[in-house]
Amino acid sequence: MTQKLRLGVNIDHVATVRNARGGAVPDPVRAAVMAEEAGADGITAHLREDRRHISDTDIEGLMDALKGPLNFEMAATAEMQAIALRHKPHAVCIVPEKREERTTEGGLEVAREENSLAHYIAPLRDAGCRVSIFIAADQRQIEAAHRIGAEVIELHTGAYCDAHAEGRFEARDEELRKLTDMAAFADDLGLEVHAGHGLTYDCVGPVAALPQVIEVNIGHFIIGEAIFRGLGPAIAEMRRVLDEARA
Ligand SMILES: CC(=O)[C@@H](O)[C@H](O)COP(=O)(O)O
Ligand SMILES: NCC(=O)COP(=O)(O)O
Repeated sequence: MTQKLRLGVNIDHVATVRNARGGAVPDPVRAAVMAEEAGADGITAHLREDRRHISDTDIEGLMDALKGPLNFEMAATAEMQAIALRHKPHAVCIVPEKREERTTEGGLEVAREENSLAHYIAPLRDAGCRVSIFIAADQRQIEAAHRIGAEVIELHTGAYCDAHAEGRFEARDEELRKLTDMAAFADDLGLEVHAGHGLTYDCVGPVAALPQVIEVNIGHFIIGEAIFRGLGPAIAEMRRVLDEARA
């Protein structure tokens, strides 16, 4: 039987709205607690180096308020490692970050940085965090993630979602083929496979149907949809779509 798919809700863009005006509202910690109550299996938050959305105080608030796991996304810097080691979240997901990008553009370059990343993640693993690598559907990078001792990979679904949204269906199907092959490849290596970035009700189905994917992390779309439906109903509908794809 296919394992139930976990839904991680990313609350970064509640903070984006708050930061548009400064001040304290809307509060991403409140959104995270509501998301848990609405059935999220975990909460994801990305503390960017430039603090454009989530803040250090948000991470403290999440660690205090959450009943379930926090997946803490961060770049592989000394500053972020120290923050992760202070809070010891359930999971740390290492993501590539460029100051000038609008959103996370690709997967982490692991193959070229294998030695330094192996040393970087060792203390995080020793502290009890599950280490995940946000990665493109690329065999070379997945092999490198396995060699450095990561337990989890999260496949970047952005190119697949963009091609779907733009009606480039051949390109979308090619991206889905890569995700399908690489989810199976990573699973064979013993890596836990997650997926995320840009997923919507419209395009999540084929990714959710991949039996090796055991968690999806979805943020921007759910927070946007919450404007129209409310956060709880937006999450409940995502849960319904995931369950239908998995059935
Ligand atoms: C790594 C990832 O996919 C998310 O954390 C996403 O990056 C958050 O949103 P921004 O990329 O807009 O900061
Ligand atoms: N790691 C992906 C994530 O947390 C959510 O990405 P998005 O749905 O906000 O694009």
